[in-house]
Amino acid sequence: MASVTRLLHIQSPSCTSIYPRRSPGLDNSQHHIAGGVKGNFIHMRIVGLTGGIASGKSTVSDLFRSSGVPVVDADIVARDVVRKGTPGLRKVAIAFGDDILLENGEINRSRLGQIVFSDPAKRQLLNRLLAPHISSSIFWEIVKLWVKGCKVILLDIPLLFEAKMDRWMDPIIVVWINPEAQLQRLMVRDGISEEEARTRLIPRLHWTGRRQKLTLSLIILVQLRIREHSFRRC
Ligand SMILES: CC(C)(COP(=O)(O)OP(=O)(O)OC[C@H]1O[C@@H](n2cnc3c(N)ncnc32)[C@H](O)[C@@H]1O)[C@@H](O)C(=O)NCCC(=O)NCCS
Ligand SMILES: Nc1ncnc2c1ncn2[C@@H]1O[C@H](COP(=O)(O)OP(=O)(O)OP(=O)(O)O)[C@@H](O)[C@H]1O
Repeated sequence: MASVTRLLHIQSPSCTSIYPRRSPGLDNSQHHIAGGVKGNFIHMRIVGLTGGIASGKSTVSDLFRSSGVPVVDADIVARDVVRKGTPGLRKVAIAFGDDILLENGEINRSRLGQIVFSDPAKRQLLNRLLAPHISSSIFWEIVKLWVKGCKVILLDIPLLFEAKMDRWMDPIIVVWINPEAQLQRLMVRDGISEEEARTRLIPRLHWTGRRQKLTLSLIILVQLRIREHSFRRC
């Protein structure tokens, strides 16, 4: 999997501290030239990964992870901001009622999913309530990785364009599959009916209008790797 990082022109995806290390024979200015705070900051690349539900984003992010690239997963962040006792969960419970809570006070994801995936207005409401929490958590995750001195990270975020985060990322990888295959994968993975799966195939901002933002070589690479992955699974 070194090919992913090689294609991105990344020499070493691993993280090293940005704080200058004391070593004999180098004064502070030399530490900076040798890769101190400024150099690491400038060279941190954020690769964006997006695509529809069950398109295969996690499969692609695993390829990066296995190359040593740290991954920030927006779905995990989105779960953290509605944990029991968080301001995010309080806002959602006020807006959607206690019906979306389990008996133990945690969020009933499947119930909330049924509500928002079948009603665009409610989905927008949920997005509006959670977006500030999700964005700020993602920001702090990125800062933590920057402090560690990471040269490249991957941000896996389904609503990348909707959240207007594309301007911070280069390159951007869109994972795309044929909608019928996507439907099948979703039904099998989540064990849901075709009717329910269809409600989750939400029309998204049109990728092709943003083609200039995408890196063709990476899309091809990802398709090839996914195909290779499929062969390995057979
Ligand atoms: C509605 C919720 C409770 C359903 O939870 P569930 O565990 O069933 O699904 P999960 O969170 O794993 O999401 C699965 C996939 O659904 C799609 N999806 C999730 N939320 C949205 C949304 N608001 N709009 C469009 N697609 C979405 C994404 O492709 C995501 O990868 C949950 O998705 C949620 O809280 N969504 C709102 C937060 C959000 O915007 N998440 C996306 C991260 S940017
Ligand atoms: N190349 C492939 N061939 C066959 N099945 C695949 C392939 N890639 C992924 N899958 C399967 O498709 C399903 C969806 O993939 P995955 O979970 O990676 O999608 P995702 O985009 O991360 O989903 P979500 O949007 O829900 O987070 C999974 O069951 C996965 O095992």
